[in-house]
Amino acid sequence: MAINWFPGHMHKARKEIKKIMPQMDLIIEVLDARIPFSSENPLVPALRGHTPLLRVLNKRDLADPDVTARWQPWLEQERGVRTIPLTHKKRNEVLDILDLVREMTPDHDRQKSALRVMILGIPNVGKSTLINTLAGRPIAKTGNEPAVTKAQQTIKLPDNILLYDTPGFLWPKLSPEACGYRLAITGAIRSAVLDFEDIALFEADYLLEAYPEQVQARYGLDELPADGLALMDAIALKRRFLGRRGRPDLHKVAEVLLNEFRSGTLGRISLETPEMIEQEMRDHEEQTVQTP
Ligand SMILES: Nc1nc2c(ncn2[C@@H]2O[C@H](COP(=O)(O)OP(=O)(O)OP(=O)(O)O)[C@@H](O)[C@H]2O)c(=O)[nH]1
Repeated sequence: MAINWFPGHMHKARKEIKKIMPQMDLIIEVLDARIPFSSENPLVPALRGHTPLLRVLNKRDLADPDVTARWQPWLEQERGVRTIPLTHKKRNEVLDILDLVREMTPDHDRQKSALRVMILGIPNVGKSTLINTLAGRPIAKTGNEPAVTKAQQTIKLPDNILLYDTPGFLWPKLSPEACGYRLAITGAIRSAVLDFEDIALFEADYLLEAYPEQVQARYGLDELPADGLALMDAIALKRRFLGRRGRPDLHKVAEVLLNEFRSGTLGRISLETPEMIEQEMRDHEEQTVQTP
């Protein structure tokens, strides 16, 4: 897997965050509810110290609700961490953040000074949409492409909250290796970084294992294919995505699999569970120990 996807501005962002994080009263990290582990910024646990952390599980409308419910206690095991699942489609859910922020900072007197809150999140996670709803006016640019937010800005929210917005190109989690694929499936990492068909193959393998009935129903398959590649072939046949000499056009299948996942057409799907991540981390540690 290609590893050099950190552009220079990410190093700058890291420096900036390191500088201003200690001045914050609270941190809001916007996670993708479909990949709460992979979408975490590893800098946050490393740098936050005792600052309370609110983890927003955004895009919950696209995630498997049972899995999201399992993630909440797992993520809250860390000291000073609370979680809230939400979707931008429900304004009242977004505004509940303000109540939680209040609960998490009981000792701060807002008559005396503004509550300084830093908000961060990987590209395309829905940070700008969230900020605009919280502010009640369009401030942050939104878009379907990663890294629309470029420069840092400060936004005044009701209740004397000062929100420090950070650029969306933060450190993506690269290990275990599967994290990169999951980030790519959700669209957080541009597809050009990893091979497009490889990303879809990773998705196809996972769907077969975790959501076989959903896949079978969506693509009208009589039988469950043996593996991801067989699933891609079967979709090509069903949809008549055939190239030269009647070969399956895997690029087109990849497009369908990724688009239908991202739009929610495939149903509410989570790409990782706490149990999976624990296993992957154990495997990763073993590999690291074995490799001198
Ligand atoms: N389904 C769904 N889509 C959402 C939700 N929140 C945001 N989106 C969509 O996700 C895409 C990215 O949203 P943005 O708010 O621009 O994301 P961002 O994190 O600010 O992105 P950067 O500017 O790259 O940092 C947009 O197409 C939003 O409409 C949500 O709760 N559910």
